[in-house]
Amino acid sequence: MFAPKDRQSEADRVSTIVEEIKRQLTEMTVKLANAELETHLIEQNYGDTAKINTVEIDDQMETNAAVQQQKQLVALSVENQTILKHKVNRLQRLQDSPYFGRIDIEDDSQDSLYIGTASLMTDDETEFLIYDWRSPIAGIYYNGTLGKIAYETPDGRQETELKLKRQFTIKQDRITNMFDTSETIGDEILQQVLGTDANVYMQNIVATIQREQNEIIRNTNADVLVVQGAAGSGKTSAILQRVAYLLYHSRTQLDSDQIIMFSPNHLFSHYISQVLPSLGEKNMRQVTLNEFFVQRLHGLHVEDRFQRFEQDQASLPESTKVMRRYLESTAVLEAIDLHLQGSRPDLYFNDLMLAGEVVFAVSEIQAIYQETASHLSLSDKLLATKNRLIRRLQQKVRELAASDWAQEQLELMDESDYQDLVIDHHFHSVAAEQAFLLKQVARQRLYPIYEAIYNNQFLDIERQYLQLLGQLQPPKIMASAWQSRLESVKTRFERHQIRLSDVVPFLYLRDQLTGGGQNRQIQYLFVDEMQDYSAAQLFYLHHAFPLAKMTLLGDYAQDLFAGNYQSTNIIETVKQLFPQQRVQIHELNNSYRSTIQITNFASALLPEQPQIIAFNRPGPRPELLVCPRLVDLNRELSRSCTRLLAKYGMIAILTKTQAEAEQIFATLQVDAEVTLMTENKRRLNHGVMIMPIYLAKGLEFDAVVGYNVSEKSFSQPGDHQILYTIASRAMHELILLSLGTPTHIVTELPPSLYSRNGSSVEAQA
Ligand SMILES: Nc1ncnc2c1ncn2[C@@H]1O[C@H](COP(=O)(O)OP(=O)(O)OP(=O)(O)O)[C@@H](O)[C@H]1O
Repeated sequence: MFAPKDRQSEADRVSTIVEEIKRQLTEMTVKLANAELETHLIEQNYGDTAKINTVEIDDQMETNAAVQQQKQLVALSVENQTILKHKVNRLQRLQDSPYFGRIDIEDDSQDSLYIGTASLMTDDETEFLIYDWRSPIAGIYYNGTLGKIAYETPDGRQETELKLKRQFTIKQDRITNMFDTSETIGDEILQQVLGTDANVYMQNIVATIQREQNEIIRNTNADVLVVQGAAGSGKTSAILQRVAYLLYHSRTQLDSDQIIMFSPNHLFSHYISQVLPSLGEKNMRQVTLNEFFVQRLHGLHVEDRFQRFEQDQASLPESTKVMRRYLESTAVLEAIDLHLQGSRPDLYFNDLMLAGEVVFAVSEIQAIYQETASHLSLSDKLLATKNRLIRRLQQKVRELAASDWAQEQLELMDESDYQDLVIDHHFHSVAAEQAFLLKQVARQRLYPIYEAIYNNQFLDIERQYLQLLGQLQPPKIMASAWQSRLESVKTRFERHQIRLSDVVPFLYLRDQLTGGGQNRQIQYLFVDEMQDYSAAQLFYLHHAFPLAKMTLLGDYAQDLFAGNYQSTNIIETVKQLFPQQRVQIHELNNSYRSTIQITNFASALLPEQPQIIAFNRPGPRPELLVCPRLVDLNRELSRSCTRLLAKYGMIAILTKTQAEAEQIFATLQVDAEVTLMTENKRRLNHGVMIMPIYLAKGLEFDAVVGYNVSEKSFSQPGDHQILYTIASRAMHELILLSLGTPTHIVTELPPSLYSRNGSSVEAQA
């Protein structure tokens, strides 16, 4: 309990700080408006200058110089505007809720430091009124227990005494909640935060980061940081705050464009899209694995994980499982390295064609390749071939520029195309301008060939891959089975298709041959739901972003895609994958998303009982509703949804497959907005959302209805994980419907964990 004078002095401080924020905000807003006006005036002036486009060469040169100067002015003015905008945004964010924590430390004197989502200084910049949660000293708020403590600063380790740690909830300049705590961030505020309703956007957790999450957020020395965490343990939250932390600490060397996150699906990308902006940071790049492969395999239709999962539900023969295990392991990548290091493979080339005509024939490319120095490595020989082709192409450009065709094109050129070509150029004579334009015309015509050479399309990589497969002798696979798979890869190539399990070996072979495929700009790579990646895929990501530090997070218990054909210990896999790197492993066992009843039920669904500690937030027991006929099931589904909608804003019906989701969408009758989620939908909605579980990865809803958990649908080895993932999406309530006999995975659970058809299972027993 707080003495009234304590409460009053905290309330007074909030008022004073909010007043100061408002004052600074008014000042900055005026400055920003002035800066915007200035940019507008310069731009207007720039437009006028650019319009003075004359035929006289001297005038034209003068115009160009003026244009350059104006451009620089615009750039400077825009930069100033950006800085001011940033400040205004920061103050706006602080205005509503200036801070959430206070620590009192004592060195020579006693200091009270207040922690918020951004820092605030006095006008003369001599004193911090609020410390950014990412500053070194703020680390104490998350880590320190009362008493002597140490914290890291840029100048080394500092020691101090922590006398007080206080938490606040401040809404619109009023303290609505205030607690003192002696250890890590106490339960009271967390209880409050976790009890709220689901949102279409994930929220930041900076006010209540837990100690073990803080270690992940502030880790700067691991090359590969692996986070294994139970469903709802805050893995995604921790890494998003980690991105904000990294951006803050490497402000001058790291830009959000140098961070890439592999996310499980588009809904998820949208769901997390507001966390970084709410902390004043720009979002990192986001990509799904499928998008990444599609970008790299231009022209081939790539089988995606979702399609494959759907097909696996219908049939997954043993021979397919064995092939996948091999093609998705690093053994296949090692075999490629050996294949390229040993006696050199024959190389196959493609004609380079333009509008139906051969520009470079296979024979010519072959001859160039043969002429390259024999001591060079394969990739260097190909690079030399590529350079030679580009030189020959330049000669072809010159020839084309001198042709009648180019002359004709020039005469037909309209004014705007002409302007596009000459802008930013000045010529000493009309003849020089003419020569320049002819060359541009020829260059544009042959540009597709340049691109094809640049992208190594002269190499017939598909044939190369088939040749590789033909030479591999994978263990535990019969030669005849391997041969027929090779045939099916060939048929797919003819239809411009590639199976998911072939993608990584195919890309890796191409990269190793051409020496390409590596992006050295990216400094940090994040993979969410790492358990859905094969060892070969993770290895390939490291190969594709060789300078990036990796953060891999996931939960082996939520392995949806591979659970039916292999069980791997993802942590061991990662350790073996990156023996040269500093790999650090963190486990998160406290689960925050769901009520204690849902978390305990979900954990019990797993065959190997994991160590999951439920957050103590009570709610109703999960309910199993068994319906004898389909009409009963559908009626029960509508009834359950209606009941849940009376209490909650966002509920989801989760199915195993897309087909089931579509069927429910066609029949569900409720008085609310109902949305069928598909792979291409990008945002969550209020009301009822229907989707297959793989689209709900990483998401959460107030209540979940798991559709048809019958023994018929859930009896395979990987089904434990699917059910666990479904159950753990629910925050407050979980209902499972079954048509006929329910899955043994549920009925074998201790009866105390759920109720069945409205009464407790214990009572029924
Ligand atoms: N320290 C925290 N303070 C407040 N809320 C938290 C905290 N940690 C996690 N949460 C909340 O718990 C829920 C689950 O978090 P998150 O989605 O990050 O977990 P996850 O481990 O990625 O889950 P999953 O693997 O099941 O997708 C979210 O609502 C998140 O806001």
